[in-house]
Amino acid sequence: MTEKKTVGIVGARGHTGAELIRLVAGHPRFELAFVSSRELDGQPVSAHVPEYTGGLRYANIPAPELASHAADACILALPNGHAAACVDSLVAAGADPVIVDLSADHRFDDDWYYGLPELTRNRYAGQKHIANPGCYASAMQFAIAPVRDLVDGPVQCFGVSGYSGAGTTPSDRNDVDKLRGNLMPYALVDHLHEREVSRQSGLAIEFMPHVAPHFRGLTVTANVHLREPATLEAVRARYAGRYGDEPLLRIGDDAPWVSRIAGRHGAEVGGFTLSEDGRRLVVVATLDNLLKGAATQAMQNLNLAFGFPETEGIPVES
Ligand SMILES: NC(=O)C1=CN([C@@H]2O[C@H](COP(=O)(O)OP(=O)(O)OC[C@H]3O[C@@H](n4cnc5c(N)ncnc54)[C@H](OP(=O)(O)O)[C@@H]3O)[C@@H](O)[C@H]2O)C=CC1
Ligand SMILES: CC(=O)N[C@@H](CCC(=O)OP(=O)(O)O)C(=O)O
Repeated sequence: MTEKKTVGIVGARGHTGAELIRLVAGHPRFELAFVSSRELDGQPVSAHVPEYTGGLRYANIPAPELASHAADACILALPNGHAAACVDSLVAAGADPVIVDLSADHRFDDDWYYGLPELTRNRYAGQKHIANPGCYASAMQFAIAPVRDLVDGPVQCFGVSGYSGAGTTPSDRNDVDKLRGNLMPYALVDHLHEREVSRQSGLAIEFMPHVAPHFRGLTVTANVHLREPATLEAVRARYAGRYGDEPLLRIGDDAPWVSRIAGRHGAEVGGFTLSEDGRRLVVVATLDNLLKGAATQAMQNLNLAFGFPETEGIPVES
C-alpha cells in the first residue's frame, strides 16, 4: 500500500467534524494530520471519537498558523463566515492542499468546484478548492434533478431537520427544551439553501425549513408543477434512470422516513405521488444531515480530488 494522504480538520469538535474524524480514521488511504479545536485543545481525539484509536490530540490552530501544519488536504468545518481567513492564510503561505469547505462561504463562488458528486462530478476538472453543498440543498437537488426539464414555475420544498443541523453554538434551533414536543419554523423565505438550489438548478425554489426534536436526519417534500401531464411509471423511470447506479442514492416507491436514514451514509428519494391531472408531482427525499448532508459528501469529494474510488472508505449498504 502506498503512503497515506494526510488530512487536517479545522472545526473538529463540531458535529460534522466528529463524523469527519470517524470517516478519515476508517479510510484505507487517508490519515489524520491534525484536528483543530479551541475548546478541546490538548485533549486526546480518542476520548471524544472512540472510532479513532491513534494518539493525536486536538490543537488550537488559529487561521494564520494553519499553513505551518502540513497536510495534503484541509477540511474546513467551521461556522459560516470563517473559511476565508483559513483559505487566505494557506494561499498566502504558498501551501496548496485540497481544501473542502463545509460552510456556505464558497458555494456561490465560481472559482470553487461545487461538489454534489451525483449531480456535478462530470464538472470536476481537478480543482483543489471544493465547496461542499448544504444539507437541505443536497436533499432538494436529489428530489428535483431527474424532472428538472419538466418543471413549470416555482418548486415548493417543505423541509424538516434534526437539531444537529443547527450546530453546537446555542440557539433556539438546538435548544432541546424549546424543541420538546415542538416543530420550529424558521427562515421561511430566502433561506441560504433556497438560493443555493435556485442557483444550481436554474429553477425558482421556495423553501420552508423547520427544525424538530430529533437529533439527526432531515426530510424534504418537494412540490413540483409539471409542464405536461406525466404518469407515475414515467416519473419512476426517470428517477431510476438517473440514480439507479448510484451507490449512495436509493429510490423507493414509499415515502422515505427520516427515522430510517439517521446514521446512514446515503440518501433516499421516493413517495412519488401525482395529482389526478398528472401535472403536480410530490417527491420526498431524506438524508442524514451530518453524513450525506456533510461529512460523507466531503469524503466523496476528497476521494474524487485524489483520484480514489468515490465511495472508498464510506460504508455503502447494498
Ligand atoms: N450540522 C449540519 O448538519 C451541517 C453543517 N454544515 C456546515 O458545516 C460547518 C460545521 O457545522 P457543524 O459541525 O454543525 O458546527 P458546530 O457548531 O457543531 O462546530 C463548529 C466547529 O467550529 C469551531 N468554531 C466555532 N466558532 C469558531 C470560530 N469563531 N473560530 C474558529 N473555530 C470556531 C468549533 O470548535 P471550537 O469552539 O472547539 O474551536 C467547532 O469545532 C458549518 O459551516 C455548517 O453550516 C453543512 C452541512 C450540514
Ligand atoms: C436545522 C438548521 O439550522 N440547519 C441549518 C442547515 C445546516 C447546513 O447545511 O448549513 P450551512 O448551509 O450553513 O452549511 C440551517 O438551516 O442553517
